[in-house]
Order: sequence, then C-alpha cells, then structure tokens
Amino acid sequence: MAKLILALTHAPSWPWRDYLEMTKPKVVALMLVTALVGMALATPGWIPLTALIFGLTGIGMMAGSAAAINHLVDRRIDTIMARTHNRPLPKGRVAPRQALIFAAVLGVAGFTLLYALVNPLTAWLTCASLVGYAVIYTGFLKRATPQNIVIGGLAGAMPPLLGWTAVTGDFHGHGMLLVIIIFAWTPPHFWALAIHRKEDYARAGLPMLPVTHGVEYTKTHILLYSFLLALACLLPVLVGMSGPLYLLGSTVLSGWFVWRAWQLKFQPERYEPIKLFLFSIWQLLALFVLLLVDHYLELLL
Ligand code: HEM
Ligand SMILES: CC(C)=CCC/C(C)=C/CC/C(C)=C/COP(=O)(O)OP(=O)(O)O
Repeated sequence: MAKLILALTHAPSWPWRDYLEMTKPKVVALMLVTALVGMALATPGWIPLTALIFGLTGIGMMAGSAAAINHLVDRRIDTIMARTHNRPLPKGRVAPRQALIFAAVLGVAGFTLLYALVNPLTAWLTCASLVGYAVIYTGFLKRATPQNIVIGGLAGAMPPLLGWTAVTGDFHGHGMLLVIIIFAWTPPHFWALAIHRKEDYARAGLPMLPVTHGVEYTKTHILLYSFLLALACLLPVLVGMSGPLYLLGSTVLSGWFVWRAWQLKFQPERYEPIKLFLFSIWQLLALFVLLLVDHYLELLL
C-alpha cells in the first residue's frame, strides 16, 4: 500500500487536476444525479443515510475508475483527436502506470465500500457497469462497430438501477424503466457530438456512425431515437410510478427534443449538431429532477 501511494505521489507536484479530469467529473456528476433519483424512487420514505452516502460515493468512485481506464486505453487515439489531445495521458502529464494504479485504487475502494457498507448486489452490478464501459465499450466496441454506443450505452445507463438496488438490495422493474430512458437517450446524445467531430473520428480511424454511414443517415437515426426516447419517457407514468407533474414536464421536454432533432435533420441551417449535444445534457438533468420533484410531491400531497 505504501508503495502504491508512493508511486501515485512520486510526481514533483501532485497533479490532482489531471487525476480529477481522468474521472470525467461532469459526466459522473450527472450519473450520480440519476443514481440519486433511482434511490429516491425506490422507497416511499426518505432515502436511508447509509445507502445515500456510501452508495453514491461507491458508485461515483467506480464510475470515475471506469473513466480513468478509458483515458488509459484510449491514450493513443486521444493523441490524434483535437478534442482529446490535451488530456493528461496524451500530453504525458500522467504516466500510464500512474493512471493504472489510480484507476485500480479508485475501483477497488469503490467496490469494497459498496460491498461492505451497501450490499453485494449493488457492488457486483456496478462492477459489471465498469467492465461494460471500460473493457467492452472502450477496449472493443468503440473500435469495432458503428453501433458501439448503442450497445455500450447500457453501462452508462445503469446508475438509476444501481441507486435503486443500493436502497432495496433487489431488482425492480421500475428501476429498469429509468435505465431504458437513458439507454434511448444515449445514441442521440453521442451521435450529435460525433457529427460535430466527424473529422476527428475519421482521422483516428474510429467507426462512428457519421463516419461509416454519413451525416444524413446519422441525423435520421437521431430523429428516430428521439421518438423512442419520448416513448420511453412515458413509461414511468404508464406503470404508475410518476404522476401528472412528471407527465406534463416530460412531455414538454420530449416534444422539445423531437423538435430539435427534426430541425437538425430538416432545417440544418437553424440548428447545429453541437447544440443538440449540449441540449441533451440539460434535457436529461431536467427529466431526472422532474422525476424527483414529482415523487416527493406525490408523497407530500
Ligand atoms: C456510453 C455512453 C456515452 C457516450 C459514448 C458518451 C459520449 C460523450 C462524449 C464523447 C462526451 C464529450 C466529452 C468531452 O468533451 O470530453 C460526453 C460528454 C458528456 N456526457 Fe456523455 N456519453 C455517454 C453516456 C453518458 C451518460 C449516461 C451521461 C449521464 C447520465 C453522460 C453525460 C455527459 C455529460 C454531462 C457530458 C459533458 C461533460 C463535460 O462537459 O465535460 N453521458 N459524452
Ligand atoms: C460504473 C459505471 C456507472 C460506469 C460508467 C462509467 C462512465 C464514466 C461512462 C461514461 C460514458 C462516456 C462519457 C462515454 C464516452 O466515452 P468515449 O471514449 O467515447 O469518449 P471520449 O472520447 O470523450 O473519451
């Protein structure tokens, strides 16, 4: 252990910002919001404090570890792409060995926390998500097929279910519905950025949809997924998990998403792909805040 800490802190000054960057903090933060909502919806009362604190910490640590492994595995292609060439590994600010140790310590600590203080089911499911993203998506799918993000997106969509099992220790269909929402949201989220960064991906030799099938084909798929997302967003109401406030708010958000995806396809001069990418992030945040507010409002009324 002392050796590990020594290797991590050996650099002349502790480049903590680089290590933080490797955990993709903004992405993980939004994932933790979705996990928190999964926790809240799993129980009619307040979220038990142990599940809340150790659950979110453990899930956050393991997601950060997965992100750091992604930085490590992708360090060569990240050097080629304009968006990523300034990252800590391509720039040599963090050595591959240090990144590996960092990811391992973070991942093992997160797993131990979840296993010992939350429950084994959540620990193993989070472990499966880590492997899904860091190994299956990053190490294989990303380089293999333009459907990489559709399949790999499942790992990133898991946090609400992880939050749910952290509270109940059991699977529940309602938790899975929240996963389905993020699963349908991920392709338009990513493909909008992939259109914007098409040249980057082509140069790096990555088979992203706009590179392999063209921009128009990708835009059509974004539009189709926006319809799928709108349908998925209705599921919490159809099963009675969420009420009228959520129905109203999510319908507005879904309509807005479909309208923007429609503009992207049919009025490209009015709406650029990068705008849809940024919008998708706020839309998902708003959707999950709505689920939360609706849940507690139903409890209070
Ligand atoms: C495997 C599925 C996913 C892929 C391939 C993907 C892809 C990306 C990419 C390439 C970026 C740009 C990062 C950058 O500019 O450095 C990004 C940003 C972002 N993604 Fe995703 N994403 C996925 C899933 C998710 C999920 C599930 C969430 C949250 C629940 C999420 C939230 C975000 C946020 C908040 C950002 C902005 C980060 C920033 O500004 O630094 N993503 N995503
Ligand atoms: C345990 C758990 C919940 C794991 C999920 C972890 C996680 C941080 C998923 C992030 C999804 C994401 C930003 C993918 C982009 O990868 P990319 O390689 O396509 O993007 P990049 O080029 O920006 O690195």
